[in-house]
Amino acid sequence: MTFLAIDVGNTRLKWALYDAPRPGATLLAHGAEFLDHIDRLAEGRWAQLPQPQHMLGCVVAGDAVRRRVHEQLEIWDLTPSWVVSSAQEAGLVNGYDHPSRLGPDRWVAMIGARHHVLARGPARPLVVAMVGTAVTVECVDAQGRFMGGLILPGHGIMLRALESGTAGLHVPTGEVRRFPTNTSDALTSGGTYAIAGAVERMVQHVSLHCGAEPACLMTGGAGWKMAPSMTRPFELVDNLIFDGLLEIAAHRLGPPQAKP
Ligand SMILES: Nc1ncnc2c1ncn2[C@@H]1O[C@H](COP(=O)(O)OP(=O)(O)O)[C@@H](O)[C@H]1O
Ligand SMILES: CC(C)(COP(=O)(O)O)[C@@H](O)C(=O)NCCC(=O)O
Ligand SMILES: [K+]
Repeated sequence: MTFLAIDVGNTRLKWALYDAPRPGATLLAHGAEFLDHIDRLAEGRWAQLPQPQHMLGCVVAGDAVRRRVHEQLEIWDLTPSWVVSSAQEAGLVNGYDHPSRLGPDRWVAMIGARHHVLARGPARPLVVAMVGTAVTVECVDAQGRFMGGLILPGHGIMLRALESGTAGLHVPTGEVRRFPTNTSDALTSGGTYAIAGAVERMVQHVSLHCGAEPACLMTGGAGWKMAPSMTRPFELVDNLIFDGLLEIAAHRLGPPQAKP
């Protein structure tokens, strides 16, 4: 029972085809496209795939982009299904003031992260940093309750904001340095440490509030750039959103039916 997972962020669409809608399923194919290029998926990479039996996704890029994805999905006999953040799902409780206003990518990544931790040891508090177009930093307590999270600009948005708001900041990407001595390095390091600092603050808040060191997970397209600059070890997980979509699909579909 093949399962197509789709994560549409503000920069790229990521997709993965699995052999079943359950955690631990075998990955059959995957890819990522910038949003400008998604209109060729049906005649490109997706043309070679076997028909998926189920599809579940999350989209934060708006309704116009969602419609463009639906057009590509028309090559298959498939009902597209998109996660809406809810009060609870797959073992997590949503502490947001208005649960449905929480970005579904954040909710799905937390579900993936919680199950990632539970599969490896006892329940403990959790910090999930997702570094994409924007950066989000979530806290889930040991009981599986989403307590709250931060949203801040990602690297690209920070740099574009500085470029457009000043006369003298138009320089190529630099290196991350502790003591930057040129504009490029100063900008790159400033953005990186702004993110690292916000994440560190959340870890401190969680440690104080929960009285236990949280498990720290990082994901998102730019996660690998951040990992070396963190103040403490963060486990870099490629695909927390796909892991979360597999969990949700498995919970919604129930246990596999025995063949008659
Ligand atoms: N190979 C890559 N292609 C595109 N973006 C990349 C790549 N590697 C890192 N990035 C960074 O990741 C960010 C996009 O990450 P992604 O998780 O796709 O974001 P979103 O989910 O918001 O669409 C970009 O801002 C870019 O800085
Ligand atoms: C915070 C986000 C913009 C992150 O988007 P991304 O970086 O993944 O493209 C997205 O999760 C979103 O639009 N959230 C809705 C607001 C909220 O979560 O409170
Ligand atoms: K995302």
